[in-house]
Amino acid sequence: MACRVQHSMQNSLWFLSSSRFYSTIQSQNVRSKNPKYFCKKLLSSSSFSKGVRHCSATASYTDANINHSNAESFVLTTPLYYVNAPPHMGSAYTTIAADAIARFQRLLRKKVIFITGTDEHGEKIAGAAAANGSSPREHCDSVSQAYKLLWRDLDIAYDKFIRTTDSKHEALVKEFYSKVLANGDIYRADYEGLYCVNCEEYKDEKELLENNCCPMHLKPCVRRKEDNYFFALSKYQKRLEDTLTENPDFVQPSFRLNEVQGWIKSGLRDFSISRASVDWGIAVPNDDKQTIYVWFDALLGYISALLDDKEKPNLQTAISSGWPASLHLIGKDILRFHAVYWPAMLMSAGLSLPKMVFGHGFLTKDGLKMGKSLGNTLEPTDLVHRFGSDAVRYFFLKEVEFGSDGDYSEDRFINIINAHLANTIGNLLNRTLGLLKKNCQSTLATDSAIAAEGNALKDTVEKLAEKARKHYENLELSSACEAVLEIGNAGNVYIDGQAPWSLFKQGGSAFETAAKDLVIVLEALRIIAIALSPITPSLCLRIYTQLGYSEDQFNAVTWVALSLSLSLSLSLSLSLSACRCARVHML
Ligand SMILES: Nc1ncnc2c1ncn2[C@@H]1O[C@H](COP(=O)(O)OP(=O)(O)OP(=O)(O)O)[C@@H](O)[C@H]1O
Repeated sequence: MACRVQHSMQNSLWFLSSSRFYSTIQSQNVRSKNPKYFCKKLLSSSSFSKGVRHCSATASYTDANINHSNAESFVLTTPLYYVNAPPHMGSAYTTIAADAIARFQRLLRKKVIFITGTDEHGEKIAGAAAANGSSPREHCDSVSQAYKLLWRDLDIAYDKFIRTTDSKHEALVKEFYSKVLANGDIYRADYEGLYCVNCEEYKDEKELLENNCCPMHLKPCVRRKEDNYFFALSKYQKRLEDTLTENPDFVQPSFRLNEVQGWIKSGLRDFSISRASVDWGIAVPNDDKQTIYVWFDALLGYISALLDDKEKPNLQTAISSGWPASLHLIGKDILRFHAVYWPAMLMSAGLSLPKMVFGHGFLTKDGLKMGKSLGNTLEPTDLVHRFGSDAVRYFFLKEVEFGSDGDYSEDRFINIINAHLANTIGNLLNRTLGLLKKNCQSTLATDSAIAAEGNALKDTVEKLAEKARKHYENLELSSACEAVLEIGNAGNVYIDGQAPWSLFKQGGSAFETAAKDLVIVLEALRIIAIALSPITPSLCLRIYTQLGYSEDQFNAVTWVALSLSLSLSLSLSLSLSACRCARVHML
C-alpha cells in the first residue's frame, strides 16, 4: 500500500487563500492504492473512491457515491431568505452553519438533502422593486442570484435552492391551503391592530417599545384594519403542548424550549394568513382579491424544494422525496413561526413534523441584531475577497458559540485565523513536510501501523477525533473546531518533544525513530484535514493534496466508526520537489 507524491509547496500565503491557491499550485502526481490509516474513526473507503464531490456550489450538490437506497437520510434547511435586500453576514452565518452540518452528515455517509432558497413575495419586495425602478420579478431574480453567488463564494454545497416564485412552489402552497381549509382551520374575519411593515406582521401592544416601536426594527408600527383569512392556531394549543412534552429535543438549543413552551402556555391566537392590500404574492384559492401571507407561503418552500423540476408538483410527490426534514436551522427571530405556527399548520394538513428546530443566536453590531431592515450589516463578499472563504467560515463557526449571540471585530478575526489556522495547523504541515524534504531526500517509506503502535500521539488524536465527532453530532460546532485544533496543538507539542531534526542528524536507529515520528504527525494532519473539512472545506482539500492524496480521494473520504483490523499498515512514500518551511502568517 504505497502512496507516491510530488509536491510543490507554495509560500505560506496560499495556505489561507483559495484564489491564490488555485492560481499558483503546481502540478501534482499522485498514485495510491486503497490507503488505510491508524485512526479507526476516519477511513478513506475504496468503495467510495470513484465520484467527485464538489466543494463549490455553482451546481447543486449531488452525492453520486452513496448508495442512496441504503443510506439514512438527513434533510436540513436554512430559512428562505427574504429578498428585500442583498444577503449579509447574518444570512451567511446560518447558511455556513448548515453547510458545515451537511458536510459532516455526508462524512457519516448519510443521504443529505441540504435546502436553502429565497422568500420572494410581499409588500416589502414590491416596494423595494418600485424604489429601484424594476418589476418585482426582475428585483427577485437579481437578489436571488446575489444569494447564489455568495453561496458559491462561501463554498456552500447546497442540494436544493427553492424560490417561492417557482411555479411548483405555488402549486404546493395552494394544495396545502386547500387541505387546511378542508380541515376547517381557515376562516375569514376582520382584524385591526398595530402592524410592523418590516416584520410584516401584527404585533401585540405589550411587546412593543415606546411609541409603538417594533423591538427588532426600532420603527413605529402602524394601525391597520383588514379583512383577512385566518388560521385557527388556537385549536392546536393542546397538541402542541403535548408534542413538546413528548419530544423535548424538538426545539434546540434546549434553553429555547422554555421560551417556546412559554409562548404556547400564554395562549395561542389565530393568525392572519392572507393580505388584501398586497398584489405580489400567491392568490388565495377561490379569492383572487387576497394573496397568501408569508408563513403559509415561505414555510412550504421546505417541502416544495424536494420536488424535481420534472416531477408533478403535488404534496404527495414532494413528501415522498424526503419529508419530514431532520433539521430546520434558523435564527431565533423566527423561532415562534417554526416551532409553533409551522407544526400546527402541518398537523392541520395531516403531515409529519420536522424532527428538530434549532434557533441560533444573532450576529450583532453594537449590541443590535445585524439585519437588512436596520441596515447595520457586515458585507460577507468583502470578507471573503480579503481573507478567503475558509477564514470566514472558521471564524464565525469557531468564535460564535452556536446558539448564542456574537459580535464581530476585525482585530479578533485576524488574530484567531492567524493563531488557529496559520500558526497551529499551517505551521504543523509546513514544518513536517519541510523536515521530510531536508532529511529524507523527500522520500519516506514507513509502516504506520508499526510506527503508531503504543504511541501516545495516536491515542490523543483518536480521542480528539471522536470528541469532534460527538460535538458535530450535537451541533456544537465551536467545540468541534476546538477538538480539531487540539489535534494540531498535540502534533506541534509532539514534534517539539521528539525533536526529529536532531534525531535525523544522529543517524542509525535515531533516524528511523524520527521517520516514524513524521509519519505519525502526517497521519494526524490527514485526520485534521478530514475532521475540519465540514468547517473549512477548501483549506482541508489543500492539506489533503499536500499530503499526497487526490481530490477524488478527499471527496470520497468518510467518517465511520468501524473497528480496525490489526493487519492495517501504511507505507507512505513522499517525494517533495520543492518545500519551503515558513512560519505562516496571513497578513
Ligand atoms: N444578525 C443575524 N445573525 C444571525 N442570523 C441572522 C442575522 N440576520 C439574519 N439572519 C438569518 O437570516 C434569517 C432571517 O432572514 P431575513 O431574510 O429575514 O433577514 P434579516 O436581515 O433578518 O431581515 P430583516 O432585517 O429585514 O428582518 C434569520 O432567521 C437568520 O437565519
